[in-house]
Amino acid sequence: MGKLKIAIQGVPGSFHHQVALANFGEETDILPFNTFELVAKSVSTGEADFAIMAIENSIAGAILPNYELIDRYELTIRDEFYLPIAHQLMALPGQKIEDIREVRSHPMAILQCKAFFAQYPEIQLKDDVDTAAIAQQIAAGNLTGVGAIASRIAAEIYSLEIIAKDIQTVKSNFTRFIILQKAQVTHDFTPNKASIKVTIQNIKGGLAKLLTLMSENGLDLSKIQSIPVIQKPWEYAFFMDTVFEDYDLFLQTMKEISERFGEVKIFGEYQSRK
Ligand SMILES: O=C(O)C(=O)C[C@]1(C(=O)O)C=C[C@@H](O)C=C1
Repeated sequence: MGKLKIAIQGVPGSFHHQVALANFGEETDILPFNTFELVAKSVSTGEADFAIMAIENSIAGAILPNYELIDRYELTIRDEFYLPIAHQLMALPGQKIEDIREVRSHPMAILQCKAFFAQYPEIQLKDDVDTAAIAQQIAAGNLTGVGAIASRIAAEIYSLEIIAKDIQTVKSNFTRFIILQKAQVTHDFTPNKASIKVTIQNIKGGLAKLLTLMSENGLDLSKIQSIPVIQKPWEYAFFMDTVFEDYDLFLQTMKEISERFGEVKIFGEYQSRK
């Protein structure tokens, strides 16, 4: 059997790459992509066996477009992974913070460091594809005056110097990643967490009643996010993550929700890693 192919957004040294190594070890083929859309597509076409996708961060919040990608490409969530995230400001060796005119990084990384850069209004912040890719570009192009926000590992790989450490707004910062595959997962364990989408018919008090049913059946809601139903302006579907002890009761509740409230799509049943 050949090596597993793991799709990630980013290059070596990116946070996605770190999650790929932690989950699947060193003996895989990493397929790097510039966008989450291409990551999702690669799993749906079978080019990659699995994908790693950031879904939410404890400072910056949800990456909403990624929910839509999982839905549209019909992907299955097989697992989750929480990575502690520490951001470093890095540049060519010898550069000082006064020399930096522009800092580039992944938009989620920039959002996590807003408070730090509020002290340096003269530094321009620019969204780019990936944290580590910028570190790579600075090194390859010998770019002065440009900084990257990326991990300590990226600074080591691309031989950059860290000029400000741990610049995320709060020290304790986590990104939750999900591991995706195309086919349904057959598990050899009993799941205690699920990610679902419910498209609720617009009935009065519908969401309140649905949440009450979940709570009465022991389904603890760990996340809820509304996303627009694009075919029907101003109607919303709800993405929810729920944690439970009784798997059979979870399945029964899903059936009841689909009968009483609207369509239910289960994106994945897995084990909570929190
Ligand atoms: O740019 C990277 O290194 C990534 O892996 C992307 C990403 C993200 O998409 O949120 C991953 C973790 C951090 O929250 C910042 C950026």
